Amino acid sequence: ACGSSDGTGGDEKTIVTFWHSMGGPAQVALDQIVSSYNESQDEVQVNAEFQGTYEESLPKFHSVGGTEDAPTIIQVQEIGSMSMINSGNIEPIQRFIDEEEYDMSGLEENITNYYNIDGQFYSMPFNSSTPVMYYNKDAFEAAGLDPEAPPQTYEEIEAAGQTIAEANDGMRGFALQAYGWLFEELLANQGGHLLNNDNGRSDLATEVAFDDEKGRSIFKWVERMIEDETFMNYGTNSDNMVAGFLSGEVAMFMQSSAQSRDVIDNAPFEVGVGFIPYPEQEEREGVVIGGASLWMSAGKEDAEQEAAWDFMKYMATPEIQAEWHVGTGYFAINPAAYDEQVAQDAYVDMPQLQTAVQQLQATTPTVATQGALMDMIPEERKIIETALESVYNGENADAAFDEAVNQVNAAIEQANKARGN
Ligand SMILES: O=P(O)(O)OC[C@H](O)CO
Repeated sequence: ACGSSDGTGGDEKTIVTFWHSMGGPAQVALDQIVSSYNESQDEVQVNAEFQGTYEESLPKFHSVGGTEDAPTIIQVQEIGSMSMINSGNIEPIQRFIDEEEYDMSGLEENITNYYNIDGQFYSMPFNSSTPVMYYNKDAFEAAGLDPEAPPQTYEEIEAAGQTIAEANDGMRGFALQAYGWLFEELLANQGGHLLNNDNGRSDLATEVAFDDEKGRSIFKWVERMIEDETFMNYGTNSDNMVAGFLSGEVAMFMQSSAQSRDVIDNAPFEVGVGFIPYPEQEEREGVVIGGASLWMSAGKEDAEQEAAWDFMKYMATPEIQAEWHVGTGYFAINPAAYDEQVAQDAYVDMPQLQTAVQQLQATTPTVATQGALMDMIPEERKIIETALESVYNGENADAAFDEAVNQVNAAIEQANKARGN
């Protein structure tokens, strides 16, 4: 079979090509896991290939999907799920689950809730994350704030930001990357839906559901912090934001738990990790699963697909998930991993790794926290990002928010029309 063996003769191995988007410490951790899989058996050789960011690799997949150039497995960010299903070029993993009655119930419920679409698993969860709030404990202490009690609400963040700015020369309070994912998470955390029709899960979404006070509150919060000069603007650039936090330019920021090791390992001060905030007039509902899952190409030889499935199962084992969790800050999709010695040992030095897990486990399972499904969500993110950036650059928050709502509605209409709905 073309492309499915290494052609070295003798005991030919089945080759699995695995496209991923893990850079930095996560790439190191991933390469190690792939090597250990390859060494653990003689029949399958997984070749892991970095294909750029999630945003870069998905269009690459679509351009080769269904051809022999398609990888066996591709890692796709959560919001790429509908576009993968609609492509027709994937083999739903439900087929393999059914064939061997593989038990998915051992995996974290919040995670399987996200990936269970109409009772089917199309992809295998692997690297799941949610945002957390990182904060500089030393700066909290210097400002007379309790480093063990990070602010919980927007209002508490504003107040802490003011105290920190006064006590730490030149330091700003809070940074929010203009990143649509963070907006979606802040919305869900106060019980807000992104899209109508139950976040696009009971029926195809026809308009936004965030055009209310919950959605608006995020823009207004940022505007207040800009006005009192406690907000630090890094635009859409996450690397600059992390660098700014590490160099003491800003005391708090929100980002994926996947950044945990990077931040903890590189900070010259004590890093605190807290839950993401909510407005004081709302209740905390929790977070939506982010990160990515593993998709299998349709149309590959049976042996290659079976090999890919074997590798996916390996990736979900408690041992591997424990290693992955402590090496990055991603969740263990298999919660048995948290009891593994490697996780228990890591928590002694880095108790911060446990915050994301606690935040996920404290999440109320609702439509809001199950997250939205629609193939146009990547576009929604871009619209929100442009709108947030305009607020960072001085635009009125209400005006920017209203404009974003209109634009996302237009994009939803367009997407539905293109599909003939
Ligand atoms: O950076 P990650 O892997 O935590 O993913 C964040 C978002 O969920 C991607 O859509």
